[in-house]
Amino acid sequence: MVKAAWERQEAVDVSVDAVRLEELARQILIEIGEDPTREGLRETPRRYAKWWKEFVEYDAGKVDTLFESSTLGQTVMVSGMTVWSLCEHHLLPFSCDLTVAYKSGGVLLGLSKFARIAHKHAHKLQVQERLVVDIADEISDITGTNDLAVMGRGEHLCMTMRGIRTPSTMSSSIFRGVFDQSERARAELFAQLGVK
Ligand SMILES: Nc1nc2c(ncn2[C@@H]2O[C@H](COP(=O)(O)OP(=O)(O)OP(=O)(O)O)[C@@H](O)[C@H]2O)c(=O)[nH]1
Ligand SMILES: [Zn+2]
Repeated sequence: MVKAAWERQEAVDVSVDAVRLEELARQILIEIGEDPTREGLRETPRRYAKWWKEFVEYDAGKVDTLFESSTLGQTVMVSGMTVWSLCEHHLLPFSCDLTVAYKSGGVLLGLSKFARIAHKHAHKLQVQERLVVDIADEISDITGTNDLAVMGRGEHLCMTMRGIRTPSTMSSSIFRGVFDQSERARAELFAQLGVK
């Protein structure tokens, strides 16, 4: 069976052919009844190719800076991070407001790395549920802890501006280790977030 690009992502160095994308953009414009040579559209294929290049070839930078820590067992939570991704069904954007929490097992992950990891996994064709899992898996791999939670609240433009045309918020979350097993640990997270 042929694997989807996101399943192969670690193995292949994804890059786009900008010339080919420009040509595709020109064809789309013609197909929707536009004239790609008219003033306002002349640069649009170039911009379109540039935007896909930006999206697909996004470099999240170094994501794995760890610090030794004596604060064993402390819950660290980073919230209010908003990333944008593309839904794999319609190629339309969705935003996702993310909260990540983990219990430090003797090492601390640099604060900015949570956002870098989130953007890294948002820069592929996604569904929100998988975005949340991808982020959890990477943080778990880097920090070596299974005590973590990732919560996402997203708005999907494919639902807001087309189809059913109903603005809504989709929540998806994953609780692992102590946050799965202990109601108290989960309550601590919700208290930090101001959720009753
Ligand atoms: N669970 C989940 N569903 C998503 C996500 N993004 C888009 N979808 C849904 O994917 C589904 C695709 O359904 P289809 O019936 O194949 O496509 P469609 O005919 O365009 O469906 P409508 O959106 O209902 O018009 C839709 O219900 C979308 O709302 C996501 O991140 N998670
Ligand atoms: Zn969609």
